[in-house]
Amino acid sequence: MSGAYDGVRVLDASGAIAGAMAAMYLADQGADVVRLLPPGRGPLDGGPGALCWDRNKRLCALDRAAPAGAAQLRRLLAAADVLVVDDTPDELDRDGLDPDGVRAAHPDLIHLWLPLLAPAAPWGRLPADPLLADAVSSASGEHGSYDGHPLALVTPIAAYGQAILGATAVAAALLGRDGAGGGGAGRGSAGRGRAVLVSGLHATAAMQAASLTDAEGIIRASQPGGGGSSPNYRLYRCSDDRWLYLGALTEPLFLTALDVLDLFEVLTMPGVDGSMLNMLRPGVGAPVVARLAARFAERPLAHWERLLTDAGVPNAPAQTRDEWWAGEVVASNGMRRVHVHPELGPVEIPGDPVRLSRTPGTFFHLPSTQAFVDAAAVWTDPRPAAAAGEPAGEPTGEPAAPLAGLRVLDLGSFVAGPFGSTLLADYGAEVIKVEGPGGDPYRIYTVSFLAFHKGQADIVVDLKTPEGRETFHDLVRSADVLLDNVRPGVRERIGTDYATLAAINPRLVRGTVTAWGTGNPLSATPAFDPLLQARSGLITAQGGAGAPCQSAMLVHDIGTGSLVAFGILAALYARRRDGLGQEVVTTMVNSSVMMQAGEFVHHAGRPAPAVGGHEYVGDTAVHRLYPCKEGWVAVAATTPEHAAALVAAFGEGSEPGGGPGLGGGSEVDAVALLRAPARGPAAERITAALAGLTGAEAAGLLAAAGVPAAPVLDRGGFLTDPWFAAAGILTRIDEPDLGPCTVVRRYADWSGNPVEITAAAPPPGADTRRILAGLGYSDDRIAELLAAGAVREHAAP
Ligand SMILES: CC(C)(COP(=O)(O)OP(=O)(O)OC[C@H]1O[C@@H](n2cnc3c(N)ncnc32)[C@H](O)[C@@H]1OP(=O)(O)O)[C@@H](O)C(=O)NCCC(=O)NCCSC(=O)C(=O)O
Repeated sequence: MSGAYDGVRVLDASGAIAGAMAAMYLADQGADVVRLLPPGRGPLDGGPGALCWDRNKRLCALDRAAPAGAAQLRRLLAAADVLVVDDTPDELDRDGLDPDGVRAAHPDLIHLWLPLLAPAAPWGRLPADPLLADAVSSASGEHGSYDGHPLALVTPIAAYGQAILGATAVAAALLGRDGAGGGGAGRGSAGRGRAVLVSGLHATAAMQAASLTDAEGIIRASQPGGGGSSPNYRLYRCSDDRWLYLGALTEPLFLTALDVLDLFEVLTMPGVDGSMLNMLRPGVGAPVVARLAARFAERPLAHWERLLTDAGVPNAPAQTRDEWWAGEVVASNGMRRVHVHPELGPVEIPGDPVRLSRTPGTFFHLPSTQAFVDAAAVWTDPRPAAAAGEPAGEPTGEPAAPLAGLRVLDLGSFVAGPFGSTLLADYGAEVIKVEGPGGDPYRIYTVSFLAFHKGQADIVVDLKTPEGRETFHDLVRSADVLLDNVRPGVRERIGTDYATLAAINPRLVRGTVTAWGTGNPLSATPAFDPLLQARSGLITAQGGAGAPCQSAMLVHDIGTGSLVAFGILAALYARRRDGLGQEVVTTMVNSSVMMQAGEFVHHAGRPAPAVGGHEYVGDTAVHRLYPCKEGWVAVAATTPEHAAALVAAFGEGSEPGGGPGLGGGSEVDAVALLRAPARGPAAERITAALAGLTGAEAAGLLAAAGVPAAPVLDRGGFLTDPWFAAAGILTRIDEPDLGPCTVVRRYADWSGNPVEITAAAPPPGADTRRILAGLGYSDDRIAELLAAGAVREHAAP
């Protein structure tokens, strides 16, 4: 068995990054992926990143608009297990690839649709331009710049996030269709094909799930700022002008950092009152930041890096992408692969980010002219028994949730592991959070904790006691999956390493997340998301020649959690064949490479990836963010028609905003505008023309004139935007302590029976008794375990 998805056929009819990369994840795990390209399009016409996301695929030239091509497409659809598309709704309708139409003709097919913008929103028919998606999703508005205005993102993070979420949803849908492979209670479902929608807005909502969770009275950092939100968790400039990210996310870590900095006195500053969380209150954090900034400015980066690291405080230098790529951490994780391309010579591309111990999926080739095959010759042979294993059963009305019947144990903390369980719960699995007596330290961030644990069950088991461990082993026997993101060494200490667990339950799939992987100097050090942003070059690329700019999105936590969820689902699919589980390993390093996958492709002559500036608003005068009298607007003209429409809207005489117009009327060279710099005379004229409008008015007016445009929403705008409510991106949950909370509803929309999680996050030990009773433990036995402190339960108030 070489790959988990051996024999699974994927038709990749995508046009942009997200679809191609979702299919890549399946190809990496052995799926037979056929990528359709319009005739005349070369394998690398999609840019250097295609070397990564079209690897391990066969390429087919196919003209969907021509009768012969359309007939061939229909034949391929009938032979495929999965179709991946990422076009706009109009384009799908035109080509007969809309979910309803395709599913009606091919009820067993999984239709994965990855539009950048959610089709239900008014901007669903806008072009798939990251500038627009980042604007409406609040990614730009919340990406703090140093003077508080929105930033255009230079890395297509939404598309990368969407790709791995999409792959994960397909992986769940395949299990739902083909059965998850018997063994425990109620495995599999009678599900057949599905239509699954994962938009770029699902991805940005995932990466902002913590900040989009909202409850009355919740305090958030008042000024995001380009360097980070609070004194304990932000960038500081050192005396050698290099930047260091201080990642003291918890109070104990912050106290240690203050010790290193000899700055305990900040705890007595006004409003701090000895509590780190108070520094999030308006006006309280800024003077503390100033004190820490002054201290960091006294010594060079290496000095602080050494002291903080020796004291166990997570920290990282802001590096360039090149430094990260060339360093030993990326290499030791197998993420820098060198291949000889038949046309380009040596190329470097990201490696496999998810490693399955038993089914590694070893096949590897790059997209080149040699990867083309004739569409007529594809899938003409009888269907392989891809779905061998448990029979899918006949459809019985609406299919069950894709992962119904699967039990997942999550021993992780913070976000990078738990987001994997968040996804598995979203797809219908039963998730049990297993906490030690100390509990998950992330619980101090109450709303964020809710975001990643809603609807889960909770048991407290002390794995450092013999009875606790014995009880835990019984729990492991009942489970399909276990995952965590603890530090290296912890697993062996508490007996949760794969070798120990596999001896107890050979069917178990174990997901293992670490920060830095093994065998490199960082392996033993703790990590949080922004440290990866700093080391990987993400924030240096965004800041350009200016100060580095942190993303407020949990790019790597969500990336890593999604990667491990995908690997787990692939391993469950492989388990259907022989009933055996395996270990799935991924790292935050792997995620940091995949979340800049295209940027990390290297070959001779490749154009340099985009670089921002710490006040970066876009790349041309007609493709950038503009301030309005209230709010901002994203203008995304990329064709001569768009530019001409912009001139018509704002040319001399029209002046809809009451401003001076572009000037020159018909004399304005629309095509030249497409190349006009983002800051210059043309941009100034557009700024003046928009100055009399609000962001929403400007967006409406431009869109009506035929210029792609959207309002730039901030967090508040996103939370209250009626279209997001209509698109079902958010929902409400009643939390016993916090009251009604707004939360991100789910990370994929499904045809048929979607899971609707309405329960809050559990307190520690909320389900201890129920879970143990389910394992067959008597009341007396449970009482003994409680008395011995081997397990704990939540005392009802
Ligand atoms: C996230 C961490 C910094 C958290 O560090 P810690 O709080 O110190 O936890 P550790 O993982 O190191 O270890 C957990 C400790 O709890 C103990 N432990 C755990 N479970 C149990 C049970 N059930 N019973 C008894 N003891 C237990 C375990 O033995 C360890 O103690 P000892 O035996 O005494 O050692 C680290 O786990 C880490 O770097 N993980 C890898 C990277 C990662 O996932 N980072 C979080 C990203 S999320 C993020 O960035 C964000 O939230 O933002």
